[in-house]
Amino acid sequence: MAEFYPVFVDLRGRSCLVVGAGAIAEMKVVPLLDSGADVTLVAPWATPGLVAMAERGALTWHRRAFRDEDAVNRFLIVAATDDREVNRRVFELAEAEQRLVNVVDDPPLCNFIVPAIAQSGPVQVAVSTSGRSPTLAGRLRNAIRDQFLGGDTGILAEWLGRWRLALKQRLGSFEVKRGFWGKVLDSEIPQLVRSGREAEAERRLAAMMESYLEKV
Ligand SMILES: C[C@@]1(CC(=O)O)c2cc3[nH]c(cc4nc(cc5[nH]c(cc(n2)[C@H]1CCC(=O)O)[C@@](C)(CC(=O)O)[C@@H]5CCC(=O)O)C(CC(=O)O)=C4CCC(=O)O)c(CCC(=O)O)c3CC(=O)O
Ligand SMILES: NC(=O)C1=CN([C@@H]2O[C@H](COP(=O)(O)OP(=O)(O)OC[C@H]3O[C@@H](n4cnc5c(N)ncnc54)[C@H](O)[C@@H]3O)[C@@H](O)[C@H]2O)C=CC1
Repeated sequence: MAEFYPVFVDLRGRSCLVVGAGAIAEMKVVPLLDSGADVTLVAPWATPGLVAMAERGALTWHRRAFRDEDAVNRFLIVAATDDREVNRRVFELAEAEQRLVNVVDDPPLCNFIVPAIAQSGPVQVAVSTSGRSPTLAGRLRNAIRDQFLGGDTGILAEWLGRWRLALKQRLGSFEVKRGFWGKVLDSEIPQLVRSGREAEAERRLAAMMESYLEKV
């Protein structure tokens, strides 16, 4: 059974707390910053990488031990200290406020877990084993990345996204849209976009839309 509900969360500008600043914390901080989160770090010492992030203003570092009030009003909290009691305290405070919380080495103290990610532009594939084997999650991620997520997949998604918006009104109902975009993806158009022949892809798309709309 998969115990977790998979979602993609918009963290831009959201206040996120990371307690502890060792190697494991750094691994969790990087994707938070990449997602535009407003990260506060609390720890007596930090890795050189995290110190550098604090120095260039990418995050706020409070150089001290965790205090209860640090957990107030956070959207998401990660506890990554080497002190189980501190981690447990962070979890209890977060749960009491029904916040998203992840204690890195303690699955029962997580109401969310972090997947292994493969990315190409706006396309992200997230792999979880529901905590059974992070190494397997990483391997599957590598296989998906190598087989399906070259840079041109991101380019294709951006191109489809632009045309999907542009043609939204003309295509009308949900059923028509679904049929049309399925047909586009089954055609030679994706390969044209992937190989940089966008003008040709646009001509085919326009022609396909005209003939499709005549039939429905
Ligand atoms: C439940 C979860 C909670 C969470 O952390 O969110 C969790 C928990 C734990 N991880 C542990 C260990 C390791 N974690 C990794 C790696 C990753 N761990 C990640 C996620 C998760 N790890 C969540 C579940 C994900 C899922 O559903 O599959 C990844 C995907 C994302 C990330 O962490 O950012 C990233 C790999 C992706 C990549 O390659 O990018 C490696 C391997 C390595 O580092 O190469 C090892 C050593 C090998 C081993 O032990 O298996 C331990 C034991 C600690 C100890 O014994 O000390 C626990 C605690 C426990 O299981 O009890
Ligand atoms: N190193 C590894 O490969 C893995 C480690 N873990 C676990 O993750 C945890 C963190 O690991 P590392 O990053 O390697 O640890 P670390 O020892 O490098 O870093 C610990 C961090 O916690 C901070 N800290 C300690 N007490 C604190 C307090 N009261 N308030 C705020 N911050 C405090 C320290 O200042 C430091 O920044 C450990 O419990 C470890 O068992 C989990 C998976 C893999």
